[in-house]
Amino acid sequence: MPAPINHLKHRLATGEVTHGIWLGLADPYTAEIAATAGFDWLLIDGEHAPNDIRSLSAQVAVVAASDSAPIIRLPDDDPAKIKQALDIGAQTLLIPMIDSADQAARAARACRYPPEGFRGVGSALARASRFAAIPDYLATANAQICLILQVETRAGLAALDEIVATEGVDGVFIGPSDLAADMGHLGNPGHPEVQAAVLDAMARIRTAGKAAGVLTTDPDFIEASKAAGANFVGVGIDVTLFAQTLRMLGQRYRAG
Ligand SMILES: O=C(O)C(=O)C[C@H](O)[C@@H](O)CO
Repeated sequence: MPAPINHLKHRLATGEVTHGIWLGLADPYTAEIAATAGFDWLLIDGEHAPNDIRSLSAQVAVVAASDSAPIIRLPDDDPAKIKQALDIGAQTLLIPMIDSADQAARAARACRYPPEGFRGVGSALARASRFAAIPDYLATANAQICLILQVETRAGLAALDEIVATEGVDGVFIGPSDLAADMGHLGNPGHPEVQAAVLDAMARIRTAGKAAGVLTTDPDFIEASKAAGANFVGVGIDVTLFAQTLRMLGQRYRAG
């Protein structure tokens, strides 16, 4: 019995366009609600949301039980955090702030057991192997790992072709907010210079045969990104959807 098949990995590899949302509410109950919405994937944010390994684990479990694929975004490329995320059962990771091919290669190796990489072996304790109920997990896990790296600086864009070509990297996501900040347009990911850089990167990533990702809530830029090649498309964030809807309702019925 092998490691679970990572259908999202294989769908992205074919170039299929997939859509998902960011989960920042850091709770399995709201993650379970999001998992009823029918997205291809749900990204559990360990970078900007108040998640820890236990909350990540609980959210991975509820999303994995749905038709949406769970993804964990880690706060950085620390191999120890990669190991923990994989051990709790994530098979698709998003890792932020990748600026070089060396960094990309290290992250790719941190996701795989030897000899392809240096992921620590603890599957006997791990949800990933269903607590050793999957006897062939160690031998089959590497093939089901999907690693998507975030490029979100000018330095990263300068190294994009080498990062994309790195063995073990399944896709590259361009972070519009951080890229805008690095380009001198802090708080303005919709700036024409930023959007042009994102669209150019989408085309370059797809031309290289890898998944190309972006997150934007602008419907026009969603379509422009897909036209440029994006196939890992974040279209919303649970926190902002929740907050904006409540504020709109509150505004409508506020006393006085
Ligand atoms: O830089 C970006 O844009 C991203 O990486 C996505 C943000 O982190 C996300 O939290 C929305 O602001």
